[in-house]
Amino acid sequence: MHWLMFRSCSELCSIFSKQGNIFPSTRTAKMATDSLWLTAGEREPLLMELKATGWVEVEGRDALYKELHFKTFNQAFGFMSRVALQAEKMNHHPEWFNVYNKVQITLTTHDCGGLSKKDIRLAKFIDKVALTM
Ligand SMILES: C[C@H](O)[C@H](O)[C@H]1CNC2=NC(N)=NC(=O)C2=N1
Repeated sequence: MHWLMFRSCSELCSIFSKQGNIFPSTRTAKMATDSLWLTAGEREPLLMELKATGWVEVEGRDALYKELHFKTFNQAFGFMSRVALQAEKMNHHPEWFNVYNKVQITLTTHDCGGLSKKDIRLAKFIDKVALTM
């Protein structure tokens, strides 16, 4: 029961990986997400780095959010196309919203109900692409 007290996927995951999975029969299916989990130690410095580039933690949800502004719709859509191709490659898809030159992005990992290494990787990719637009 005590595990309900843990706030994020990464906290739960680091406990599972120390103790071994408490559901042994699901071990194989869970392997894919195990490797994505952020340990409590990894999480803070990575979030600090992303917050410095404009990402914010979403209230009430283990997710990251950023709003990007471009000069034109074409630039915004070009940016989204590049991110979409990368997202498909990573099999990791943003929640996002676009109006004209504005793109709002929320990153979280649905498969584990919180932030994972894939969100960090995609956030860094997004920042890199945005710099080139
Ligand atoms: C079945 C498929 O692999 C999953 O639904 C993938 C697809 N894209 C995803 N995107 C995100 N953001 N989180 C996920 O957990 C996720 N899972």
